[in-house]
Amino acid sequence: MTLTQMLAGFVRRHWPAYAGSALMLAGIALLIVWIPRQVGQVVDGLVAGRLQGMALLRELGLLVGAGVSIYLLRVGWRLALFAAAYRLGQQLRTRLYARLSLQGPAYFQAKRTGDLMALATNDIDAVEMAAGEALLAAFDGSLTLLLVLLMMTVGVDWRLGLATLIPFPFMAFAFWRISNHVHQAWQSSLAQFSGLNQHVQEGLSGVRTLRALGLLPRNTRQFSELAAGAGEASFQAQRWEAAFEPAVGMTLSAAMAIALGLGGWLVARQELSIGQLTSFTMYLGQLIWPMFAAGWVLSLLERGRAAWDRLGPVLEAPLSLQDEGQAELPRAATLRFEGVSFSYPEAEKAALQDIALELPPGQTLGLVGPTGSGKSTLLRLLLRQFEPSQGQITFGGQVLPALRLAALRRALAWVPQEPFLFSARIAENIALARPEASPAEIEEAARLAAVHEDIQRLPQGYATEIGERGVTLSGGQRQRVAIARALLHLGVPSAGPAHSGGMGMLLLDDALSAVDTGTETQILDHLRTQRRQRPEHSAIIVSHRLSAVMEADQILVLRGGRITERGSHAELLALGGWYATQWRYQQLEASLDAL
Ligand SMILES: Nc1ncnc2c1ncn2[C@@H]1O[C@H](COP(=O)(O)OP(=O)(O)OP(=O)(O)O)[C@@H](O)[C@H]1O
Repeated sequence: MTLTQMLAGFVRRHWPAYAGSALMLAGIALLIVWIPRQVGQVVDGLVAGRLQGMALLRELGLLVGAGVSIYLLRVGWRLALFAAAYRLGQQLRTRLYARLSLQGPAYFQAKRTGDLMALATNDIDAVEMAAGEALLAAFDGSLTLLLVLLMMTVGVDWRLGLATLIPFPFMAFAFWRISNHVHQAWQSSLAQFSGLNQHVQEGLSGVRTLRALGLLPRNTRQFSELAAGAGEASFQAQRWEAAFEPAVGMTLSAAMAIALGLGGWLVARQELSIGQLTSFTMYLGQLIWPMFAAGWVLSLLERGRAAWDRLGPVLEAPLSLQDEGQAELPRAATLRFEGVSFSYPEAEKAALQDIALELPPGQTLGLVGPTGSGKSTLLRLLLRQFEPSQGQITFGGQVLPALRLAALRRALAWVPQEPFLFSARIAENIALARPEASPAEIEEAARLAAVHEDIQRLPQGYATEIGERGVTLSGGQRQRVAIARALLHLGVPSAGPAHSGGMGMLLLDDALSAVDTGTETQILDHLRTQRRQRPEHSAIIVSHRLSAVMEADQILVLRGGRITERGSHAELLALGGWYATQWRYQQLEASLDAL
């Protein structure tokens, strides 16, 4: 969809606001063209000695009345129009946000956050201006131009009118050339602003790392260079916009010269009165606004078009994740991976190959393997963040895309390697998926995640605000708060009616890496006890530390994206492969640590 199509659709939907503004503008234009005619008549009346006393006052009163009406109408159209344009901005921002929320990680992998933020702010502002000021200025300018030209040619003298139009085609050509440059300059300016945004976003999120590595001065220098580049690009655009003004000035000067020369000659031949020439030159002066409006409209539209060229593809991008499934999850369902392979977009090597596994309800699956072997990827496929390239994943016999996405998400409680905490109170962070949870339920979930005592030691306990991304908590505390959140999401503990049944699966992606072995054992014991009470629940535990999976019903060893060993802890030890060797290393390490 082009900017014009989008704006046409918007104007159609909000026609009362646009029609109201257009009517008010038409009123203004009529009054504006009436004023020179009135002034001309007053001048002629004064020259002829016809206008005196009350009659003169009445004529002047009419002029003042027209001025006041113009002022009121201008306020009116601005209010009506800007309200509509802001509505467009709001709608576009909501559409953009909603669209982005529906996209999966595969989409964001190819996008930069700073870019997307710039779209939501700067680019939408530009489109908003095109829908507001630009549209109405275009209407107003054209209407005024038409009426003024009509008054000049029909109302005053057609020969004078036509002669003064001679310089205008040259101006139109100059406008066309300038607006092409304006478009390119705005395109570059918007792109540079995106780069600047990206730098701010990354720099501020990673400020602690940059400071620790002593890179802040370099980073600030880079920012300054980017800011200078963005400033230069905007300046370039303004420079081209400024070229509209001399083009208007030169055209009007040439038209004025023609008007005075030819007009003077006509007056001398007594074919035109002085009052008519006065009106004519006033009309010519009134052409300044439509000319400037044309330049202004062109630059606003070019800026809007440059922004829409960036925004449109994001709004219309196909969803990287289809949400068309209708099936509900059965109360207790077995999870199966059947010959599943997957490669990340543009990756040369497959991240997972020919994965087959079965996890019945009530059971725990341990996933171990060297770093980069595909453990997190397996969970991402289960969460439908990516779709398998081959094979299928089923729950209770239904392939994942056939299941209602919301139902699938409701059943899966995922604790990622680096959990995200929001800048809110701890209690709110735990109850994220169940805001209606009671304080007692929140506390119980925190107890199960072995973080209750840590929270109680904080200044305001559960009401403590944690900084952005949970910066005021330690890594281990953040992990345990995220586990408590996942447990509450699954309706553990004592859940309300909405959570009292149905399948649930806890997915821990190395989520205990930052807690000590004692706390890990405590949490895993709690989880096992809980699962015994909820036989329809299952769990997948990804861990580098093998002690976290030793009690699992089955353990898979992933290496280079393939399952190389599978069995219980005892079976894998007996197998004498990667698992057995790692186990020995880790046991030795633990005994050395204990010394
Ligand atoms: N978003 C991505 N795009 C491209 N390749 C990726 C992406 N995420 C992971 N990979 C690659 O896929 C492979 C498997 O990664 P994955 O994160 O699943 O490993 P892992 O076993 O969980 O590792 P770790 O134990 O270090 O967390 C790795 O080679 C990794 O480089």
